[in-house]
Amino acid sequence: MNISTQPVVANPAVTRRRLALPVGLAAAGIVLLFIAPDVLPTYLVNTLIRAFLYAAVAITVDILWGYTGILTFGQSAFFGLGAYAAALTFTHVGFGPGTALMAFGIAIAGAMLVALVVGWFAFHPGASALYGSVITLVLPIVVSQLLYSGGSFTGSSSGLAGFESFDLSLEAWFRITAGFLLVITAGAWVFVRSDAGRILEAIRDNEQRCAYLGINVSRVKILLMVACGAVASCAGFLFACVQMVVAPEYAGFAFGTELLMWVALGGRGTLLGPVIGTVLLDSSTSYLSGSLPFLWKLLSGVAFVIVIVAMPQGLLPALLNAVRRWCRLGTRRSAARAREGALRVAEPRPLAGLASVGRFALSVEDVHKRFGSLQVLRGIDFKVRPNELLSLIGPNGAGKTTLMKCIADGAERTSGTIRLNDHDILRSPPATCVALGAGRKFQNANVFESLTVAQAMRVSRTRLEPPSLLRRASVLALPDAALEVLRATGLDKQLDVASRDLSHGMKQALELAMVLALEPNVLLLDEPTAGLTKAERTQIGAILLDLTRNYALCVLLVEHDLDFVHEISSRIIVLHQGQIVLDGSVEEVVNSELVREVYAGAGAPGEHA
Ligand SMILES: Nc1ncnc2c1ncn2[C@@H]1O[C@H](COP(=O)(O)OP(=O)(O)OP(=O)(O)O)[C@@H](O)[C@H]1O
Repeated sequence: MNISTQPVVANPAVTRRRLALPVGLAAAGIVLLFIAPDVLPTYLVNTLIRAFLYAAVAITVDILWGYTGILTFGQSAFFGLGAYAAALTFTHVGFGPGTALMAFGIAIAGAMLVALVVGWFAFHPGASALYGSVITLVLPIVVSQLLYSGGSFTGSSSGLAGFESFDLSLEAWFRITAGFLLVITAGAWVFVRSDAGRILEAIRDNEQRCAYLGINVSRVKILLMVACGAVASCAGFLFACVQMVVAPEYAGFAFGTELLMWVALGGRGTLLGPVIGTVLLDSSTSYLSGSLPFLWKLLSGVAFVIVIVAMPQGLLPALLNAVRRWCRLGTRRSAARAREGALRVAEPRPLAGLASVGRFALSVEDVHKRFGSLQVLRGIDFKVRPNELLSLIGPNGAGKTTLMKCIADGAERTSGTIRLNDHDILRSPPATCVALGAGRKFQNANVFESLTVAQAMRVSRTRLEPPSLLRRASVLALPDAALEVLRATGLDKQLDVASRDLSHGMKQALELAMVLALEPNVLLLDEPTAGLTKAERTQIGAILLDLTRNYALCVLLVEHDLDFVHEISSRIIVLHQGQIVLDGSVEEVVNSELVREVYAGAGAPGEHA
């Protein structure tokens, strides 16, 4: 990648390589659809029909778990809902084109509604990751128990069988289910490689960073849950139509766990791994469970443990890595990736959506913060203008980081008012504070470890440039300030490097560039030079001065390095025991006896104020 103001034309070699997989899949699909059902034995065709439908559900598990990090046991419940929507309608209302359409509508709408409710409970703002997993674990248990207790209506433990369905041959069902799996796989493949799909990986890597980049993580997860629920339900509907038998086990917890095992064995976060894993394991189970009923369970359990211990990423990634090493494709691939696109300067869109920009970029009025009985901030009052670099200093535990949190997240403070550009942040979450102009850089470099520099920068632009669900843009538009940080630190030459491979200083710079990509006008920096070398510190200082002077930024800087603070600040606030003890110019603070006493731990501030 290079920096340019002109869009680049896609490299044909790269385009060819990108198309290789979908073209290969399409060819395999054609073989499956038109040849396989005529040449394979009937039993295998029957087994594969079921495996294809299970594989489609496994893809939804992979998207939720492998790509987004949501450990879900609940996809079986949606499969069961779809299957029972068909079985109940055909049993109690009768079969016909109209009722089939109605059953399909019920399957999809019902699953989406359940997913919406479950998704909200699991992922509402404030819900922990564990809470989400527990809810998805409870869902199949509740659904299967409801089916068990449904009496003759649901068929209880025997389920429903013998209802009328579409009069199609086995070959036709094979082609329909294989086509369904291909469409779902291709759709998922396009989505996870798109710019929107990249957000899933960002959420898996670092949910907190996503929220502070203005991404509504809860909404993304709920929407994903709804879409994945609909696909799983569709697979269940087809399953009931083909098999003409349903049972509560198909909606149960055991099936939900089995789906996780297939995804883990195939290789989560790969799409194809779970498909291959599910098809192979489910078909072999059909063959071997009859002849080796107990031994087969034991063998598959042992295989699962071995793969998880020896190849935690699953079989497909392990296999691909071995092939890549053998063919020495790795280096060529990264060279090809390096030519994928370009950076350009974005049209500035400062504070889009805000009615007016006030005289003060930030105003903090009588802010208090308590943790239980511990009073951490007491009546904090100050205002900052654009073009001001205000440093917040004070001994350890003075409340500096807590104050930064209160400015970037409306839910943090106990009382008081905070305004960003004349807008009261009220109790707004971080994503809303970002929209009001705040950009927060954390104390420790808070980046997306598995994303490359370019990918991380693209994710940072999500709020201002909604990403495509289908495509990956070859040109990345960034505001001047972010580009300057990338250039000054040399990150523009490392756009294809994964963040985890960057040095600590580079990670700090990357996080700063990501925050600047939000086009904030209130920049909150918590110890940006922590752990940096002297040279890196000087470089960051120069960048901050430049940002304050040339981009009308209001910078609020928490720092322990007093020399650094003296060099770059336009004003300094000294915090001690949760109170402002001095708010003045650099000279005033440098010459203050009170500040010396505070740092020496001599006397409480109230004694001198
Ligand atoms: N989540 C929390 N629960 C309880 N107490 C907390 C919590 N977070 C911070 N505190 C307490 O609040 C006080 C202020 O902490 P804070 O991190 O804001 O200080 P600081 O000035 O940033 O310190 P440092 O310079 O060491 O980072 C400390 O006494 C800390 O122990």
